[in-house]
Amino acid sequence: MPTAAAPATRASADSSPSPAIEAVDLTKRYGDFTAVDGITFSVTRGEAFGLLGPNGAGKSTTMRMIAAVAARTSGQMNVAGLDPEVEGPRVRARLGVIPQQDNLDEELTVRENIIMYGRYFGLPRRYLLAKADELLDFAQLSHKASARVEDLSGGMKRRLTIARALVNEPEILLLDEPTTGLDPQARHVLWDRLFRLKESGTTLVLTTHHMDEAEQLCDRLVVVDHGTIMAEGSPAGLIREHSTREVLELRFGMDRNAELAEHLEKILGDDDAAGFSHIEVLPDRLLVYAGQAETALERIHAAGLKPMTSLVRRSSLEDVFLRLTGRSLID
Ligand SMILES: Nc1ncnc2c1ncn2[C@@H]1O[C@H](COP(=O)(O)OP(=O)(O)OP(=O)(O)O)[C@@H](O)[C@H]1O
Repeated sequence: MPTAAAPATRASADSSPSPAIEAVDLTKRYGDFTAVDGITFSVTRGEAFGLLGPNGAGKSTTMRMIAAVAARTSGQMNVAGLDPEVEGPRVRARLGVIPQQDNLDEELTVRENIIMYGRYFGLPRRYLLAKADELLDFAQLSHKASARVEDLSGGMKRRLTIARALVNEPEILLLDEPTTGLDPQARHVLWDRLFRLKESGTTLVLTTHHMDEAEQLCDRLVVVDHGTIMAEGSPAGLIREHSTREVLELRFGMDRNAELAEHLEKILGDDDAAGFSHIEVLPDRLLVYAGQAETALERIHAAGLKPMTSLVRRSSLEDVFLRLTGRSLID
């Protein structure tokens, strides 16, 4: 795989200690409906920051306010030292925006898409010709430079959208659900490119409802639901704080999960060795939260219970979300 260096951004040149983004009590209402309900967060320069939450949580709305394309109803916001509401064009010039849906020009070639986008920023053609080559190399699309966009795979289109968003050397990259809809291999290629950008000092702000994406990419994240922040921390810190080290997934096959959960709580409740915490009842399975899930399984077998299937795994951000909201991230 080519190892093109991340393209230049303005990030590393800026040694200011002020946050990349600061939101205080940020609120957005549509009529009577509150989409973003007084959220407060701060993004440090150079970090990868995530908004993790289910559909409708208010993530895209928050991104639109950061990107100076939606006005806030109340609260304060500062992006790269500027108020997006007052200095929208200056804020937009310092951002790279990757929307949820690719909005590439299907009529143009891959290279022309980058050049045309750069023209919107008033960048000179001579600069753009060289910049497009650099960005195509980074996005692993040099071999597709003259292809039409409609001939690209979904993963390639996503990489082109990111390459295009880098044309103005932004210091902050906003990515709304960057890999939703891509196959696993395409997601990994994209994660690798984003990781390189982060390594080069670009601030990444992304929304996702994929916990694995948040775990892979984010230094820190907020868990959002119904327009509010439920928790904040690093992926590992959130798991430590809100879940056990391990989870035992059990399927018993019949519709007795709630009743079985009570029984299991009695079996495991006083067992220090298993480090039992609690049980979540899902329609198709039980999730037993325990520091030592294998030990918990041994105790369950010893009590004469025989699950149809059992699986021991590490806790994930999905477990954190379930603990905080009682719901799964992907409904
Ligand atoms: N222009 C609008 N007018 C009215 N309601 C809106 C508007 N835009 C968004 N909403 C509502 O605000 C809520 C938050 O939407 P938002 O798109 O920010 O959520 P999200 O977390 O990004 O979810 P998704 O991943 O589905 O985009 C949703 O209930 C949505 O229907």
